[in-house]
Amino acid sequence: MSLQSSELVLNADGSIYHLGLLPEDLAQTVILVGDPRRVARITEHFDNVDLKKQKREFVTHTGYFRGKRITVMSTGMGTDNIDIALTELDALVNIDLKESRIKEGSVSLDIIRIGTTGSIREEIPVGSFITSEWAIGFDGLIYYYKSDDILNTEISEAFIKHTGWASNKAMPYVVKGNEYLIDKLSSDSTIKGFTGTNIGFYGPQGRVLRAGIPDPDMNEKIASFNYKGHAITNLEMETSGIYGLSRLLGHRAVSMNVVLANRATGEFAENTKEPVDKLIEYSLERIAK
Ligand SMILES: O=P(O)(O)O[C@H]1O[C@H](CO)[C@@H](O)[C@H]1O
Ligand SMILES: O=c1cc[nH]c(=O)[nH]1
Repeated sequence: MSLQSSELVLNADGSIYHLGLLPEDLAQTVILVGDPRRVARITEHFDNVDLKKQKREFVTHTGYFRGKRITVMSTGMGTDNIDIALTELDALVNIDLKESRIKEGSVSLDIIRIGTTGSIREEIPVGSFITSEWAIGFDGLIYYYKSDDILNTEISEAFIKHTGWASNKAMPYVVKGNEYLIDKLSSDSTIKGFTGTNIGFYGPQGRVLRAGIPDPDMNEKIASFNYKGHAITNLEMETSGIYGLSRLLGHRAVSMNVVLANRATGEFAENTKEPVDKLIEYSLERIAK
């Protein structure tokens, strides 16, 4: 059965709707970043870049780093964009776009996020690299898919109880990254973390400028949660969606984040370029190994 054109949406040149990419534009190793300008900061390290495309916030470069073909793509901010990015990346390898049919067998991508984050622990300072072993999603995206089999409800139920999580917010979900990629990207220079993914940067991460929030102690409650050694380390806006959809679609994913904010001490990196560049260089080295 072929997919209707309202479901699998293609552009006039046959490329996938939001990413604007054709299957041949994509490598099997994909680096995802939030910030569109970070794409060139990664591919400036490449031996060559043979493809550059942009549609909306999705900037894509594909080229070679030490002989390995890699695609680098920006997702913009938030798991709503991750829904689009992951679904369309998967369609590029697992759906025959010309025939609008799901292919037999499936291709697994290696997906590595290189992002920025806020630590909720004093002992994880600005500049630290966190490899997310687990993610807890406060965004609710995964509940729009059949996802019971990939979620760890034991940890999320303990978290909901510990924090007194309000029932008018999306129910937190817990999902693991890919062990092979976590090991590949981890070293003495990284901390293995449990990353909280929020649906915003301000209120959802407990920041108050002018609008008040109902639970000002939430970050302390999140920081004091420890279930059988599972303690949350940092907050950002994409990892749970990447881990959840990668598991559902059969891809391997790891999320690397450099700490720009320390929410426990109230500090923010004076210079954001240097720590991000260091994480880029570190991650490329590990990916190429
Ligand atoms: O630096 P990126 O990859 O965008 O990641 C973090 O930075 C943005 C917020 O400033 C969010 O997207 C968050 O996840
Ligand atoms: O505190 C922070 C820093 C970067 N990105 C986030 O989402 N939060």
